[in-house]
Amino acid sequence: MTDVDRTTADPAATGARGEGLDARLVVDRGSFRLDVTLTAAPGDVVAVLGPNGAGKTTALRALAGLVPLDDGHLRLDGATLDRTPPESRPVGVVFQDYLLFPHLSALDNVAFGPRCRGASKAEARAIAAAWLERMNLAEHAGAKPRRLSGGQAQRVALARALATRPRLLLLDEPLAALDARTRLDVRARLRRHLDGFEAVAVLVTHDPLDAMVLADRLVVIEHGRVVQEGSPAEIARRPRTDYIAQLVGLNLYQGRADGHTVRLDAGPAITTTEELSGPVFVAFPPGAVTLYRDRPSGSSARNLWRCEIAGLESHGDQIRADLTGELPLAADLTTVAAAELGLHPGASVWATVKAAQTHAYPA
Ligand SMILES: Nc1ncnc2c1ncn2[C@@H]1O[C@H](COP(=O)(O)OP(=O)(O)OP(=O)(O)O)[C@@H](O)[C@H]1O
Repeated sequence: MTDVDRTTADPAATGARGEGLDARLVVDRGSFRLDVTLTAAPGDVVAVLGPNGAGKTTALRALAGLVPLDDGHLRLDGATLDRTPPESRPVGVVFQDYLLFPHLSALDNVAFGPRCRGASKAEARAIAAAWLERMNLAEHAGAKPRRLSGGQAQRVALARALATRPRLLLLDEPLAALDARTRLDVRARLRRHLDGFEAVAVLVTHDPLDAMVLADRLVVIEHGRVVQEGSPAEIARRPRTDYIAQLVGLNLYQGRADGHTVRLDAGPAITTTEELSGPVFVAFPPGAVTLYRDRPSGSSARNLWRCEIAGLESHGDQIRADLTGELPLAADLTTVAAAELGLHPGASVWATVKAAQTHAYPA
């Protein structure tokens, strides 16, 4: 399942006069090759999402100019940047651990960017003060980074990147360094700042929630390639790889449709409400699965499979059962239901899914 899903991609691309980002990033690193195309119009927030080792950081570093391109191109607002050194690119970067200068105050950290781009000390400090004000950090202007909370340090890093008025803002796992509680608050604030940002923002993350909340468009990469791109809703609804299906919490299968029946490439058939023909995906959430110890007689479900419990784990206030057998699948049930059914690894069960709870779409 490596075909790029271009049919669902937002045709955002670059603006009418070549504004925005237009890049094909090719980087060779021994046995690993990154080859991804990224386009975005000014105002777009694009999240690059992928598993460990997919090439997200390499892509971000290539955009920043920290890794040279072996092939492809990089244009920003019509200007070719392939050979422009990092410090001369109109690009602002917020690194995962913020990389604030420990010996400088928040104000001087933010003033650093404008100063490097030729502003006088007074000008740079005035610009920095205005950014700190915008970020609600005015009272921390004199504080050194070690006195700032994680969320404050993140905003200083964001202010530092924005103070140079970049045409491309890069964010590397922007919330990874924060604890769960701070994350919620910082994620919401960051979303507001990105909403107000008029140029292109690209963020790299392996957290689907960060990607869905912060970005207008997701580009999913696996093994150095784009495997799917589109709006968060589109991707959540129509995942096209096992990694994405897992990310959005769906069971996903590939097969061939003939009317309401989809014969799976590996396994049984699934009855769906959609009427399709040819290669398709079928997806359904683990919550749509009902488990029985004995073969249900009165059930109206057309989809009935004999399975075995491979594993059980807590999943929020639910139990997630991992099933093997006729159809490998994940099923969610309440703790009470799991206890009543006497589920344990190795137990054999019957699994049903109503056709109405499946979703089939062309592959
Ligand atoms: N400096 C390097 N030299 C050689 N190979 C590298 C180098 N940096 C990264 N790689 C390889 O490139 C591939 C992509 O790595 P990259 O760090 O871009 O992935 P990632 O998606 O950011 O992963 P993670 O989420 O784990 O940070 C990996 O196979 C990695 O081993």
